Amino acid sequence: MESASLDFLARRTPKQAYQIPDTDCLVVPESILNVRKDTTNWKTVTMPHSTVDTLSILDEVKANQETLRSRLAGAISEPPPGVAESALPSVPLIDLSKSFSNDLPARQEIASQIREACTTSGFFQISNHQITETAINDILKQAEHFFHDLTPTQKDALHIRHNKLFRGYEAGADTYVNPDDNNPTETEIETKEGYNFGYEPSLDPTSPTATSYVELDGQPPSPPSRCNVWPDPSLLPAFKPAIATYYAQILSLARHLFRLFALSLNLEESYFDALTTHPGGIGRLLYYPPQSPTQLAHKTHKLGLGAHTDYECFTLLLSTSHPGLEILFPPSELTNNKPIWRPCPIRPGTLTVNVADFLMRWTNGLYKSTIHRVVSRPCRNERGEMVGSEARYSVPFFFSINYDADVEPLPEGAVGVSRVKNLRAGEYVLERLRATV
Ligand SMILES: O=C(O)CCC(=O)C(=O)O
Ligand SMILES: [Fe+2]
Repeated sequence: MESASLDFLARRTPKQAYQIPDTDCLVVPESILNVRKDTTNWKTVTMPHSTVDTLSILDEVKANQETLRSRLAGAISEPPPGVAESALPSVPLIDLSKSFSNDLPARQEIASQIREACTTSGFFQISNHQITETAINDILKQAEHFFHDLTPTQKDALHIRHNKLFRGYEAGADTYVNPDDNNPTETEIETKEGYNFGYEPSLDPTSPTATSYVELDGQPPSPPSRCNVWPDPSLLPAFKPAIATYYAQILSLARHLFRLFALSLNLEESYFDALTTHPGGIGRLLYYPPQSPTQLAHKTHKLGLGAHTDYECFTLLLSTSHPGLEILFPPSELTNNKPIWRPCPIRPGTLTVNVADFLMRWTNGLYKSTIHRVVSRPCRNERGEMVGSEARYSVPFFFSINYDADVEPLPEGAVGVSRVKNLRAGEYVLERLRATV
């Protein structure tokens, strides 16, 4: 075995204070990248090419889990004594205004900010994104109605177990986004409740190829178990209209962002356009119930959603202004070489964007898919009394390319020689979803 030349890492933008040696930043499961990390000295070593050629999707999912496990090992939640919070990594804010202009250099400037974020933290927040306040308020209001106004029986009728594509309602113990958490005692069950929906032609009325949409498994959507499941309109009349309005806007923003991602990779701006004509776009309503001081007694935190990376190309996350989302930044000298959980900043009016695994593997690890989780933490009020955590609602939108598209490696000039097997996005995402139950 010899040292792998991770040439794509050499093109990274200059290191910031918190960053660590390049090889330690590698977040692609090593067996996927045809390299394996020696966990004692973090050296990367080449594996024979035959290994990657024969790696099945299931092997890849397994390798992903191993990498998740090793990256979580020894994680800390507080900076070491004497280290200021401000010295630690955070999530950059990118103002998208200029990205909507007709001026290519202005768009390129935003693209380079995106590249900087994607090659370092893998997370950024966006302002002036053109999603309307009405669309945002309405979908968050409908999330509240869904989780509080439907009875357990009405929610159960929409349960994901009736659906082959994980659409519909799920509660804390039904899925574990980190499969290692899927063996909880009663008190460790995740607190989240969710409702999942995906692309359907009626949600993308302006696309000429919307009706060509195929599902995660490559088949056209078909009722009753291979399509979206909507609550009865007589129970929640404004629900589907609010989802449809938000979906149309977020889809358009995701396509716009993909053009900026193309520019950020020094590709033609339209590079991904033909691949996102009827794309995978899974939306989720999530509710994390408040936790009382008693529920949080003696706990540093209660898990809302386990530590994970997302599966698709990138995620656009809307949430209420309640804390909970935490991001795992890689080890650095400042953290005594331990990975550290940092809260995602609360910046009202912004959306949070993070690179997900499919784009990470497609870019040969250049763009980082970063581990994150949602937790409820006890806190003190201004009188110093322990109070519980408030409820949090969020709406992630997981954006993929067309599930029927044959995925070619990205140009070598952009990301180096591809070291991953070509997979269709749908088959990859479906296998990741299957691992959560
Ligand atoms: O609820 C959140 O803030 C994050 C949700 C998330 O990470 C996910 O659903 O993948
Ligand atoms: Fe996530």
